[in-house]
Amino acid sequence: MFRVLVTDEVDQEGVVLLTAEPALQVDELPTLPKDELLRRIGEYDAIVGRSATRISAELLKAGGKLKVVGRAGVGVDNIELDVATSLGIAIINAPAGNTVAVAELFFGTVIGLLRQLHTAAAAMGDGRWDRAKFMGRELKGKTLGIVGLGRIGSEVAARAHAFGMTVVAYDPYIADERFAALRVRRAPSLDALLAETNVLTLHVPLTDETRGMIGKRELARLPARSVVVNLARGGVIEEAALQAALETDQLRGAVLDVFTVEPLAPDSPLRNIPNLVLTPHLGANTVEAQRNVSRDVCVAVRDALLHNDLSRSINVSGATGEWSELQSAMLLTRRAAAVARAVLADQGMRAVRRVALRVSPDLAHGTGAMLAAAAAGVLEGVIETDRLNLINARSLAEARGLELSVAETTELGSGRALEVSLSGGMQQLAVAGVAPEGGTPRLTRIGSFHVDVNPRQTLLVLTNHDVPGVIGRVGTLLGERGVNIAEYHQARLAQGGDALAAVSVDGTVSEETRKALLELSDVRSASIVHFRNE
Ligand SMILES: NC(=O)c1ccc[n+]([C@@H]2O[C@H](COP(=O)([O-])OP(=O)(O)OC[C@H]3O[C@@H](n4cnc5c(N)ncnc54)[C@H](O)[C@@H]3O)[C@@H](O)[C@H]2O)c1
Ligand SMILES: O=C(O)CC[C@@H](O)C(=O)O
Repeated sequence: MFRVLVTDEVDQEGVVLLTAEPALQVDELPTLPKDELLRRIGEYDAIVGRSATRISAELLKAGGKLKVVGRAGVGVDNIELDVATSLGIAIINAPAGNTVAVAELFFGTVIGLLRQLHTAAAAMGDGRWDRAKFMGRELKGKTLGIVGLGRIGSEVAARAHAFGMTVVAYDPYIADERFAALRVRRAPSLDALLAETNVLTLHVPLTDETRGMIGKRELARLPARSVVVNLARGGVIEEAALQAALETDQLRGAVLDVFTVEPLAPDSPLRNIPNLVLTPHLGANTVEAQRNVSRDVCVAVRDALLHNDLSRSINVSGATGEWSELQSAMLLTRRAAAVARAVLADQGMRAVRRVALRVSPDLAHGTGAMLAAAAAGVLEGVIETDRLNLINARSLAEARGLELSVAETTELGSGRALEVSLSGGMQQLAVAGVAPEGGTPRLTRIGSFHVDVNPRQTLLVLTNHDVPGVIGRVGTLLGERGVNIAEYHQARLAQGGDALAAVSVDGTVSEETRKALLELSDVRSASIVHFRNE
């Protein structure tokens, strides 16, 4: 049974998908004060919320059972991502569901500002009939400057054409083809964009690069009497600089839906600027958007908890396509790495320095997730495993100085083949296998020895002299100790030379049995690999 805390008034459309699951116990609570949430978070396996709840490092650390944080929305700037990743907590957002809501709010607020709708409506409420005072401006013929041509920026651009605007955008991370498809002219720099913009709109995430990207200097580059709109995140625009530009009439007006500190203080000076339209972070506040994001995030949180499906987790990198299709490859990668680590450890090499993964072209789409699986295989049994998973394995490995690399190769053949090679000092061992989609993964090579065995439950890897009777002696010893053999694959390089046995057995094998195996004549080494259940 997993316990899920749903907070911040996440729409019911998604919440019912969680409550319908017998294996999930869902508590719906309003946005909790920080200290109360901190006290209660330890009870939960997952938390689902919107932007009102800050997922701080302190909260993540206090969430001893926490596996998933779901964000019903796009922005994850309220979540300490690095800390979540290092703790192995999946972060899942709902990136697309509120795009249209924000794009529509842009036009609603800008037209409202240009036509002074909010003051005209207030004047009507006061019993007045002022027409001359409310002379407006049109969008037609104006140049819209978009910073950030992602989902929302693109929807704004598409609608701006219908208003007869010229659309220019600055986004160094978007390809020319996308600009062309959207009929948007690319500005070579932010400064170039600002110089020709009448209506500036920001649709970037809050990052180290975008924090404060529009300040006094940038506002001064806009043509006189331009309009500035921020529906993205507080902090992208310097509020004091914006206030000054509005108060000196350098700008015609501005719209802010987001603020450096939310909620905006009741006595904030921003509240008293007549040509500034303020909304209380309403970008995503439509019935449609809230349904969309709630459904998207709740489905993904459910699948992460119940089916270990991390494909929607933004802190597991490098897997495109169906997660289920990669399951067998990730499992085999992790187990191949664990086999290589155990065998090398028994040969005296405990400190792995390099992990090199090679995959056949038909697995190239999953290399990021598979590399994480390889790192997890190397680390399990070496570090505390409760928290080790595909989310934190790479960062934990890198923090221990392991070099991780991945390459696509045709040398392994096709048929979803992979090889994990571990090295350190002068020693190196490669373990290879094949992972049919939906089928049983098989190890096909350990070092130079060709084997064919399913790495399930426990694998014994024995090396011996290729002489008659060894298989019988090993089988008898294991039988006497109640160890049931599922598969026994004996491989040798040349008759009478070195041989290796890969023996898949049920249950676990004790250290004492390993020592007894080592005492059998002609057995040179014996490694036991207990695979974790995943
Ligand atoms: N007001 C609201 O309620 C509300 C609702 C939804 C989203 N948002 C905000 O809007 C932002 C954008 O949402 P989206 O869905 O379009 O995200 P997105 O990821 O699809 O688009 C963001 C774009 O910004 C670009 N970008 C990043 N850094 C940049 C930089 N330094 N200069 C120029 N461009 C840069 C990226 O390349 C990307 O194309 C979100 O990050 C969120 O903070 C606000
Ligand atoms: O309504 C909210 O939770 C804010 C949503 C919005 O800012 C987002 O990033 O998706």
